[in-house]
Amino acid sequence: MIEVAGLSKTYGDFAAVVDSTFSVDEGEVFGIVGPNGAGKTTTLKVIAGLVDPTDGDVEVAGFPSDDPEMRRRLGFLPEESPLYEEMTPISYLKFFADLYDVPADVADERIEATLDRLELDHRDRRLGDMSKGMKRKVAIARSLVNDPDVLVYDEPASGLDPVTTNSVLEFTRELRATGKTVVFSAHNLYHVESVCDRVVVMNEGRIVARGSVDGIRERHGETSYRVFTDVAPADAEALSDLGVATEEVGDRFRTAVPTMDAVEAVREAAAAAGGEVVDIRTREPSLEDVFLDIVGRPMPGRYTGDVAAAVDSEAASDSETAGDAETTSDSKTAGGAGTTSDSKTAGGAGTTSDSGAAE
Ligand SMILES: Nc1ncnc2c1ncn2[C@@H]1O[C@H](COP(=O)(O)OP(=O)(O)OP(=O)(O)O)[C@@H](O)[C@H]1O
Repeated sequence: MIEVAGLSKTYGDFAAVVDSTFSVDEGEVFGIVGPNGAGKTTTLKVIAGLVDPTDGDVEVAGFPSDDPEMRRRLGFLPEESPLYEEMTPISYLKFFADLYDVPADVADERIEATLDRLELDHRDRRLGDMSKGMKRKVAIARSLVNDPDVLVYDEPASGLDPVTTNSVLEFTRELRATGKTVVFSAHNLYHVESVCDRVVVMNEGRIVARGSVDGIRERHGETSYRVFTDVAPADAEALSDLGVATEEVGDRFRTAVPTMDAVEAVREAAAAAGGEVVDIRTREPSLEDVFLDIVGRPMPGRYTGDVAAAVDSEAASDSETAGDAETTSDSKTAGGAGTTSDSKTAGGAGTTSDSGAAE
């Protein structure tokens, strides 16, 4: 549905986007993720026909991005949505529907349905008096007045409160369910992870990773293990040579290790101290870890106080660190021990289905 081939955009001497190639399938939600200045907005604006590329080709639904027909089929949500402050949502949306020659009765029905779905209250309020979240919803509704096949959203949920963020992300999922194609940018990885079928990671104008979120995680991230023992492992020096460190967590000791060989070393060290391994948990890399690996710095704007934080704190109730991507449901067996329903254990350690919880 969207073909981007060899796209480059320079401003003077500065290369904002360099030789970018990707395609977005019909009915897909596609994410462009990257730090500030990576070239996400520039890429989206070229797709939407708002910025001319310096080099390369972009096609949307078979039309080049400067073709007026392409614009009829596309809805664009800019990062900042300037709205006409004196208008109400309804008058504003009708105004845009009119620009697209949408018949009035069709426009009325479409606008009401979209605002109902987005749960926008106070529809007779001036836009200038609306909250940021309400304005964002109106801007999203504006992107849909012409019933486009393709939606290009720049940071659709950035800076919104958790409830509104959730509602926008859920809405994006619904757009996919109705057959729309959505490409959106985000610097918050939770937004990407929770919604996108595939992503490209951009850094300094270039695509540095691509694929499904899980695929990127597999290719670029490394699984690590957390070994829980009932005593502090002996020979701390040897363990620290392996690059691992032990922490006391409640009445147990947790040693984070990168390999199964190191797991064995911890097991031996625990035995030498007269104890044993009671649990081993697999820690899958989060997209955040992977991003750090690829780009060499953490995601900017991984702000707390939004859905990400809520999810993290939920995870924290089942693991010791908020923000961890530690998994129990599909964690791998270590040491061939019997497994339990929710987490798998090693070395015959008799752990239960919620093993490792609340350390
Ligand atoms: N009109 C312009 N003139 C000059 N430089 C520009 C222009 N537009 C963008 N740039 C530069 O191009 C680079 C990429 O900008 P872009 O807005 O595409 O990044 P982004 O990934 O969307 O960043 P952010 O997450 O901060 O919005 C930045 O260094 C930006 O300063």
